[in-house]
Amino acid sequence: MTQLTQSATWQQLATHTAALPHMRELFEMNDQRFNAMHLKSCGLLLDYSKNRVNEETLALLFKLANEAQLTDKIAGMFSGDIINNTEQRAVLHTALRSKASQTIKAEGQNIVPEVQQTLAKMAKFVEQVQSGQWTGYTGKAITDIVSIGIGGSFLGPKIVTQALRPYWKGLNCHFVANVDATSICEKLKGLNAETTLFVMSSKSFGTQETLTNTLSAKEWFLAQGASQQDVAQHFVAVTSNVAKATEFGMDANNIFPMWDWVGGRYSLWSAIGLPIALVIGMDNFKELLSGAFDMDQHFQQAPLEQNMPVIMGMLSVLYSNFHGAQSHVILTYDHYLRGLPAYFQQLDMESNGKSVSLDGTAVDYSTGPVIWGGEGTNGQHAYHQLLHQGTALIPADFIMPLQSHNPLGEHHNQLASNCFGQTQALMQGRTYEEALAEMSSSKLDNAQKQLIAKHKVMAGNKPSNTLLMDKLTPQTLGALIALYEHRTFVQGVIWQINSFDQWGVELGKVLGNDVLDRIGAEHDAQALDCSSNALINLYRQGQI
Ligand SMILES: O=P(O)(O)OC[C@H]1O[C@](O)(CO)[C@@H](O)[C@@H]1O
Repeated sequence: MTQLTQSATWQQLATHTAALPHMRELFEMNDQRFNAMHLKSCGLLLDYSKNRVNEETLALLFKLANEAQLTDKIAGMFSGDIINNTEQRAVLHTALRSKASQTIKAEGQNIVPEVQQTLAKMAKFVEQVQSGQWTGYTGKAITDIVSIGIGGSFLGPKIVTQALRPYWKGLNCHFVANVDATSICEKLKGLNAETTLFVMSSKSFGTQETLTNTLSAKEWFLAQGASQQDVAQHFVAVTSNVAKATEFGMDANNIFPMWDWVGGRYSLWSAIGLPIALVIGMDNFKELLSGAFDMDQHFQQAPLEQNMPVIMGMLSVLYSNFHGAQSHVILTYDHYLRGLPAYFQQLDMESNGKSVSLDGTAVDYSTGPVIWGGEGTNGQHAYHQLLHQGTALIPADFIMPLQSHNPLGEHHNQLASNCFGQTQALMQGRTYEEALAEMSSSKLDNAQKQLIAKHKVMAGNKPSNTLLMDKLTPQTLGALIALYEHRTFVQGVIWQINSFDQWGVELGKVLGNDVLDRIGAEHDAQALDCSSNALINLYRQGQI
């Protein structure tokens, strides 16, 4: 047993949670439960009353947080401590949305000036492109942006531009990530090379998919009639590896810097967000940063008991470690936010999918859950059955703006009623007696009614958070994403893991490159396991 699971607080939580009444009772016992268990901050309202907690549970969770020195750890991250211990790096994505007047040091050097310089470079470029001052090789204004990148160099820009569609200023945006040629071929169909700008984003400038896609984009561009000297007007790069980018042929003036103290999955606030700024404009991009800054301030200043990321992070620890929950579902009741679950999936799973603690000791407790989800109300016709009546406990986050960008008749009333109805059904469930009573007018005989009633029982006591905002804007979206970044951080602190490296993705890349060599070899593969040999050789044959 590790020190954490042996701790008195951990043991108290285990005993306490097992004895807690059903949420139905908790609500019946206290009609002020919502008033006691909701928070407003940074344009967001968090209703966490539909959770398996009472005041004692929360007190024990905050005790666990204090024993993990959470407040000091928060301060340490913001002040540039080397908390990514395996890569010996600070974790300072928060500096990307800091104010110009701030001083934030990474390895003894104030990084705020270069952050501001990069924002200024972005703003100038965005203005040139949006105004038509920056033209393609035939003198035409740019109409389409093609962003090439993967992982943290792709998903943030993709999801944010999708979420902020009402704020687009005129440019179209397309995202190429997968090395599957279908991705780039489909995206380039119908584009005009004369008016297309490629933004190649790669922190390392060494990711196979991104390099291959960029080469193919360049070949496409030249095949459309452009020449080599026209490349500079149509290709810009975002990277921390400027040498490799210039070696690749990128014009040094068209390279936007990134830094080692920004993790890929935390990087949309940097020049990785250039596609966002090109599409929604720099003012709106700065609103996005401002929303995240507000959440940073809240996270650093609010007492744990009034701290939104802390409460959400500790509730997730509660379900992972004291209720055996292996996954967590994110349900966005807003079509513009349909991609957000995938973004939070990458953010959380690449951060907390770890099984050794900071000092390399194997953990004896669960860490990062599987994060998944989708848009409401679609999920109600897909996987909510399992949420309501399955054997797995899956805590849920419901996210919904109160006002739609597209008010139309009864639509938003119905969307909201579904959202709130689902959280209510998950919490209260349906008893056998209620199910039987609902069939009182049915023509079925009693035996049938009793059988169906058993199948209609819903255990309830299924926890959910509800996050509301007045409207989905760059500011509220920035605050929402920063909220989940810090929620992820809180869990990592409790689990004593490094949330900021990703060694688990290295082996697949190495073995993949070895397979690539064997696919191109003179002879069939024999040296690997018989399954891998067979798969490679079937591929070489091109038929099963
Ligand atoms: O920005 P790069 O260096 O191309 O890396 C792309 C992605 O690959 C990873 O390194 C591994 O998935 C991510 O952390 C990163 O966001």
